[in-house]
Amino acid sequence: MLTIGLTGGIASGKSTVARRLAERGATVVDADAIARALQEPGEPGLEGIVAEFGPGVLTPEGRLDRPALGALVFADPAARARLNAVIHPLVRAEAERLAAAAGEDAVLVEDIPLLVETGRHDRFDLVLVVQAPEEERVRRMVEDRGMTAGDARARIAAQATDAERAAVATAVLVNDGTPQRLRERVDAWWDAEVAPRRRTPA
Ligand SMILES: CC(C)(COP(=O)(O)OP(=O)(O)OC[C@H]1O[C@@H](n2cnc3c(N)ncnc32)[C@H](O)[C@@H]1O)[C@@H](O)C(=O)NCCC(=O)NCCS
Ligand SMILES: Nc1ncnc2c1ncn2[C@@H]1O[C@H](COP(=O)(O)OP(=O)(O)OP(=O)(O)O)[C@@H](O)[C@H]1O
Repeated sequence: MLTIGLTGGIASGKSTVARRLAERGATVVDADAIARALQEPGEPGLEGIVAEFGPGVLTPEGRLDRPALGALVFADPAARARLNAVIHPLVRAEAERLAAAAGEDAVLVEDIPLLVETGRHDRFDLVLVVQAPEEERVRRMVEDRGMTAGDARARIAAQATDAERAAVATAVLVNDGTPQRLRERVDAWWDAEVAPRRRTPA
């Protein structure tokens, strides 16, 4: 198995890269998607969050009130650390389960927004970092996700910097053009770094 840790700041283009890697044949494990699944009613992530933060972070229907919890944790590093302590061990266990199921011949990509922050980059054969201009990322969060510019910047401030991520990267993909251009950069990287390491069929 070849293991690839994929990361980048919020709204940098990680999911776009992950989709292209899947099209090229990778098995993708998405930490954000795992976290969301664990936050469904009855799941251990949501139970842990309610135990830590109280029922005020639930909607009247008993679901996680994501904007409410987001407002809390992106304004307060201590609250964020408490959330991370609840969620990250659960996400890691599920990611390990999915990785183990991928099979020996797999090219396994784990899309982990906080790969560098959690110090997990050492566990991968390759670390692929996506970078996009900060103003472009803020614009996407404001225009596509309805955040205020202040909320968008608070999220960026809650994460490692591009320089910190680049310091542990085996490759950096710069997403400063069209999505098609980004896919071409993914393909060039795959052809140079991944394809030669794959076992060719007998
Ligand atoms: C606080 C929550 C409820 C806000 O939900 P919301 O729907 O607004 O955001 P969403 O989950 O789609 O996350 C969007 C992006 O925010 C960033 N982000 C999320 N959680 C964190 C965090 N704890 N620290 C820094 N950045 C984070 C990531 O770049 C992520 O891709 C949610 O982000 C959450 O539960 N976070 C804890 C889980 C986590 O750490 N996920 C990231 C990696 S596993
Ligand atoms: N080069 C680009 N040009 C225009 N739009 C883009 C480009 N790259 C990505 N996008 C758009 O920007 C948004 C963020 O991209 P994507 O979801 O791939 O980022 P992400 O890093 O996975 O984000 P998050 O950290 O929030 O999960 C998406 O709506 C995507 O379609």
